[in-house]
Amino acid sequence: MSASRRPNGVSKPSPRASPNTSTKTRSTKQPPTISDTLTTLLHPAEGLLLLTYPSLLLLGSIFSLLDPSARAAPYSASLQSHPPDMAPNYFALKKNVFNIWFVKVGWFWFTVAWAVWVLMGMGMMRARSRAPPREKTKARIVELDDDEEVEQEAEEEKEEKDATLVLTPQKLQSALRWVVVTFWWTVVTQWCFGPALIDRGFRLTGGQCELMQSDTARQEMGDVREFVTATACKIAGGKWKGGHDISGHVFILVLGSASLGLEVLGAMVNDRRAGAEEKQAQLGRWGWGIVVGVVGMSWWMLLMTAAYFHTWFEKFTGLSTAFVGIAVVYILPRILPGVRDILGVPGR
Ligand SMILES: CCCCCCCCCCCCCCCC(=O)SCCNC(=O)CCNC(=O)[C@H](O)C(C)(C)COP(=O)(O)O
Ligand SMILES: Nc1ncnc2c1ncn2[C@@H]1O[C@H](COP(=O)(O)O)[C@@H](OP(=O)(O)O)[C@H]1O
Repeated sequence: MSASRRPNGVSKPSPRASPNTSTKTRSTKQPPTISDTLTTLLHPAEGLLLLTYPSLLLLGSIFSLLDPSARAAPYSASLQSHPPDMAPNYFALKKNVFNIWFVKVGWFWFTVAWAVWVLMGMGMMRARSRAPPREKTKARIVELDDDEEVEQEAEEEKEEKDATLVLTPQKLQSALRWVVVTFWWTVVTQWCFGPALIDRGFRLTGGQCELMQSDTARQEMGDVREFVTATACKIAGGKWKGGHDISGHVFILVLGSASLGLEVLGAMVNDRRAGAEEKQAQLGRWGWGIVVGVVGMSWWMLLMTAAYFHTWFEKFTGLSTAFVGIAVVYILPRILPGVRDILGVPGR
């Protein structure tokens, strides 16, 4: 394996060496192993990010089995939660402020974070990776007088601002990936040429809306004891009962935060152009702040959903449905060149 020296003396694989070289070297002698294939598809850091999701779900579910207050509280399958007056803690309440202001309008937050990242984080990374390496810059600054130093800083600042506004193919492809991911979120949770996939799945598996509370509404409905969407059912005071209800919370939290995470992480680990290793410390502060905030909050809420809401199987189907979207947008382009030409791969 060829290697290049970093300024700090640490050996680093050369841009083309890993992971592809190991696969090529092997392929002349023996077929690539599963691990070779996986590392060609995903950088280990990206794999680790995706592994976080089943781990969080597992952790939350195990916590709820071990936590005495969660075990003591009865669980209502029709509410998909513990009844509010017996909830083991604040996060087990549907009305908790993070659920109302973050998850219930989650796509808004993911979109804002994505837009900030594309405009500020990604733009600045591109500008900085074109700038001279830090060591050289430092050496030059020693020779410059104060005025020149200020001038140079102003120039660098201007370059960063310009990069925010420039429309690059990478930014366009990231926006296109957002469109596809948003399309998947829409058809699964909001509308799919009629009821969303979650609602259709629920109905197909024998679920229906039962009007329990309102006599008037029940009379108005007559013999038709069902509405076609969970929202319409709940608004009418009914209970969405019987079928398999994919966890919408698990779905939206995994899809939104994993795609956002892969955008940023991918740009950090896959970009092998000269000077690119400098960029981790150089991302725009806004880009970083909002992405870390939104992903962090998603992880916390996912843990809470895992601990206090839904059954194991509903959480598993929420995770799988989100991973289908992630696979199409982030894995498929690495396998099919035609798809790669359109959607691109973050950082490549
Ligand atoms: C690079 C991309 C650039 C794109 C354009 C940039 C514009 C930035 C400006 C910001 C505008 C934001 C526009 C976002 C559009 C929206 O999505 S707004 C809608 C917000 N609504 C939601 O997020 C609803 C989320 N909720 C659900 O999906 C469901 O409620 C649920 C959580 C899955 C489950 O619901 P239950 O009732 O609990 O079952
Ligand atoms: N982390 C969380 N915090 C609060 N409520 C949650 C939650 N995860 C799921 N829920 C609630 O559990 C129910 C099922 O969620 P979902 O199917 O979206 O995963 C929803 O109730 P409501 O629809 O009555 O608000 C949702 O608000």
